[in-house]
Amino acid sequence: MSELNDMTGKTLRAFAPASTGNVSLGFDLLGAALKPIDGTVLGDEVDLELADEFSLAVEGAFAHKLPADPDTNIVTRCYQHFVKVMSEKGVELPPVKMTLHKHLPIGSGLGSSAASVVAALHGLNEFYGQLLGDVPFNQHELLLIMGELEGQISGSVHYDNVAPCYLGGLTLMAEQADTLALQLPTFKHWYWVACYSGITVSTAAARDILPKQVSMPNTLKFGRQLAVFVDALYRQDEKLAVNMMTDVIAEPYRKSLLPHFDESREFAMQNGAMAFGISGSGPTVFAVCDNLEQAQTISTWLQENYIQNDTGFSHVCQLDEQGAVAKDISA
Ligand SMILES: Nc1ncnc2c1ncn2[C@@H]1O[C@H](COP(=O)(O)OP(=O)(O)O)[C@@H](O)[C@H]1O
Ligand SMILES: N[C@@H](CCOP(=O)(O)O)C(=O)O
Repeated sequence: MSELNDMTGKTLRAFAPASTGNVSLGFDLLGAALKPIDGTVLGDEVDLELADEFSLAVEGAFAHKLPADPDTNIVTRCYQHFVKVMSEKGVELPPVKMTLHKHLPIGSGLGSSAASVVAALHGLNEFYGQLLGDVPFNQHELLLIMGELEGQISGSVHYDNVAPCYLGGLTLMAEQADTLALQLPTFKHWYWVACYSGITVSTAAARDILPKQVSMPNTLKFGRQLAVFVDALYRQDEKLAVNMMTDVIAEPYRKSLLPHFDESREFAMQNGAMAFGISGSGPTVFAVCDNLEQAQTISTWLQENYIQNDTGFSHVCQLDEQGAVAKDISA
């Protein structure tokens, strides 16, 4: 231990933002990190400090919605996985006390489990990186681990939440051995209204209701939309890009789980939205606008008409270009 840097009394806080998976046209392949324009913290935070033994405390608005046993929390599994892989490499890491600030609702379509996974693993990598003098895992290696851990919870390995959450911006999954995700150009003036209705939709259940096969016409439309959308982003052709933002894979089946979805789309599209869809597996919905006033009108309407209970919320967001961050918060 003598060659380790002294981390006694240091506390590191990692933040990982909310994310929207699929973006309608890219089921499991496209995702974006979101950040409310009013400064609201929309994401999970994980604090880390050295301790005699590992422990996890859970705080925050949605802490009570998680199972009480910390061993079932994905953050504990992240820690166990991280130290196991390091141990296999011959590096025994000293334990940490972790505190999860659970700000994101569970089963919301805002990448809640992904945000916990990303904040935990990014935090562990940065914390032990400071202790060891260099981060144990590079960005690619860490993203691979994030996908694996997120897959344990959602029923399948999909990177469309963990990749944007970790890297920031709008990401397209390449899933190649050396390139997992690509960061795409964006329209900087777009506003993304994100409204969580307050009900819970389990990602695994929302995946189970999808048909196992996709028809030939829908397969062709899906491929065309994704290819043309990416081209439109590179050429900054906004009209063409928004025309591609429809969902032929999941929305037709999943919208039955979302009360008031059709009326919400109708209101949004009649009031300036360029696109409207389900965020991830729902129940959060999103609307894309190029005008702040219209985005605020849609956000207010959704707040009054889409939200089902007092845990719901609506935010006007822009893309979070930064992704996960970590900072020293030692007293
Ligand atoms: N830190 C965590 N954050 C979110 N969910 C967690 C966490 N730890 C364990 N879980 C469990 O993982 C599951 C996440 O469900 P899922 O529908 O995938 O949520 P989301 O789509 O919001 O990520 C829930 O059963 C929840 O209890
Ligand atoms: N591509 C996934 C995205 C799930 O996102 P979540 O935020 O609902 O976990 C899917 O559509 O199943």
